[in-house]
Amino acid sequence: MFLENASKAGWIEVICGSMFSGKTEELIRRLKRAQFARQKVEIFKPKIDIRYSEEEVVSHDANAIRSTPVENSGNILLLTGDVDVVGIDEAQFFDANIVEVCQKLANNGIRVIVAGLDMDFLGKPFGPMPQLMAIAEYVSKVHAICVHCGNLAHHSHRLADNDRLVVLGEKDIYEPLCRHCFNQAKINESKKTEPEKKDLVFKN
Ligand SMILES: Nc1ncnc2c1ncn2[C@@H]1O[C@H](COP(=O)(O)OP(=O)(O)O)[C@@H](O)[C@H]1O
Ligand SMILES: Cc1cn([C@H]2C[C@H](O)[C@@H](COP(=O)(O)O)O2)c(=O)[nH]c1=O
Ligand SMILES: [Zn+2]
Repeated sequence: MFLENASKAGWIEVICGSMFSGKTEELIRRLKRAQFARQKVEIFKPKIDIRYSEEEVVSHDANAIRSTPVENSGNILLLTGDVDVVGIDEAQFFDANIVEVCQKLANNGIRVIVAGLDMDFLGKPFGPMPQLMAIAEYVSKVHAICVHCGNLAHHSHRLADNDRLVVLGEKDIYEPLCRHCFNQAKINESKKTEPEKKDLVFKN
């Protein structure tokens, strides 16, 4: 589907989905293929995401590729002078300007591959992801497996009782759920008493 040697270069690909859906694995797969094709590849991630490694993009299965953590999206333009392919992970955490940055890169002949959460823990569109999906030539939605019923999951359900948008974490705080199990979990949570909710925070 994605030609490493397309004659007219410069486009945007988005890989989206819930946590544990394989976004990072798919990003790494595409970037490594570009490297096999001897293309110059640069990978960026927001500085706040240092869960597994400061200098690498790492999947939940420990696949890794070297990356540059950046403070804001503007820094990406400064660091992509002579590249063929730009990879961006955890795009949901970037500022709104990431959309313009991706447009500029693609217009300048660069293949841009962006991975990120399309929905937050409430099931709401996350940060700049909707805009990125709208302007991209190619959008791939990948799915995790619902840990409650085994169906395809597209929600990242937060187990801790915390209302902040950004709470970094793994399986200790999040579980991938399908639509029906997510809705049921929300109903169960709404029935919990305050002491029960506090107990949830303590456990996580
Ligand atoms: N419930 C699950 N469904 C699917 N994959 C899971 C699940 N729990 C753990 N995994 C692991 O997560 C890997 C995907 O990790 P990763 O690419 O980092 O996902 P993402 O970037 O979307 O969070 C899978 O290959 C699998 O080994
Ligand atoms: C749903 C949701 C997630 N996060 C955090 C949790 C993780 O640190 C990352 C997502 O990582 P992944 O590579 O997609 O597994 O985002 C958050 O801060 N807020 C949320 O609503
Ligand atoms: Zn389910």
